[in-house]
Amino acid sequence: MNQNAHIIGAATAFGQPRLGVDLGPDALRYAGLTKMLKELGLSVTDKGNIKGNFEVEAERHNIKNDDNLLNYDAVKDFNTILAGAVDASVSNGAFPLILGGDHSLAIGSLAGISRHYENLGVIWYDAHGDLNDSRTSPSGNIHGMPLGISCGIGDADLVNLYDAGPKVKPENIVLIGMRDLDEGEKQYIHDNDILTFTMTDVKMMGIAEVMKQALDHLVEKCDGLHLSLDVDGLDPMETPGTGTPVDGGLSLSETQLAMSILNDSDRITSMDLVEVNPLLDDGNKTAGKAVEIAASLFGKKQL
Ligand SMILES: NC(=[NH2+])NCCC[C@H](N)C(=O)O
Ligand SMILES: [Mn+2]
Ligand SMILES: [Mn+2]
Repeated sequence: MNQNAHIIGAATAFGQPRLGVDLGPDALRYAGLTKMLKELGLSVTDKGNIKGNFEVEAERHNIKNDDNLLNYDAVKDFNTILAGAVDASVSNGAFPLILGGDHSLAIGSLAGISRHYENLGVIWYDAHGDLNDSRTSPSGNIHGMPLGISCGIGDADLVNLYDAGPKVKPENIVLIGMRDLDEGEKQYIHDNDILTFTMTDVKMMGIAEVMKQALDHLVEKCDGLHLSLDVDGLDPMETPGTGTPVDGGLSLSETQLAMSILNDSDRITSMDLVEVNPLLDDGNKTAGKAVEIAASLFGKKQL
């Protein structure tokens, strides 16, 4: 794997109604992210945080547009800036490690990364598919839409953000850990034949077999592989500090195994680590687990 990491703090909470997830990047830093990556031998550059002006943010937070999209203008502006930063890191030969922030940041991270690949593969490790648009969304929260937007569904300005057109093809996506899909998302998965491993699949097959099949699906056809990891993919007993927890999730040890299989593949080229909200957490425990997850991805071994 690329040993030159750029940490990009995406300090946004615009994709959902609860403040605090914008503090996620700093919570991950305080939990020792950089030190851990350096101990693994990586060269790490922390590019600092991209964030909204707080006054503007407080004022703009929780405004819905005519399409029922929450903080629409703020999400668009934020992701345009983020896409530029991520694009620059990839251009400089680095592995962008984007720290969230809520998952709406994947609109910008995928826009910035996809410029560099013909067939970007995406592993979406999450309780949720994040495949809604304004019609199928139960909430209007854009953090439930970034993967759909990246595939070209929903609001045209968000779909065409940074570069015109979709950034990811449905056949290059694998969903892992799914257990809270809305009806419209289920329909989209069926219609587009997206390779999906629900939690039931994970429990039936084991996470090692799931990861093997996920990689088999992607490695030949994809020239880059992005991992978008939402900490609510894990069980809330492991990662309580997150805004939309769903019971019955992956354990830390399953996730460490999944990450070490990805490390062995030597194919991951970028990562989002999202939805850590220290204001909902129990003593920064969730950020600590997230750092362990990143450690396994970057090659930390138990022996
Ligand atoms: N990135 C997340 N945590 N997404 C949660 C989305 C929840 C729900 N499906 C919605 O669209 O509102
Ligand atoms: Mn989620
Ligand atoms: Mn998510």
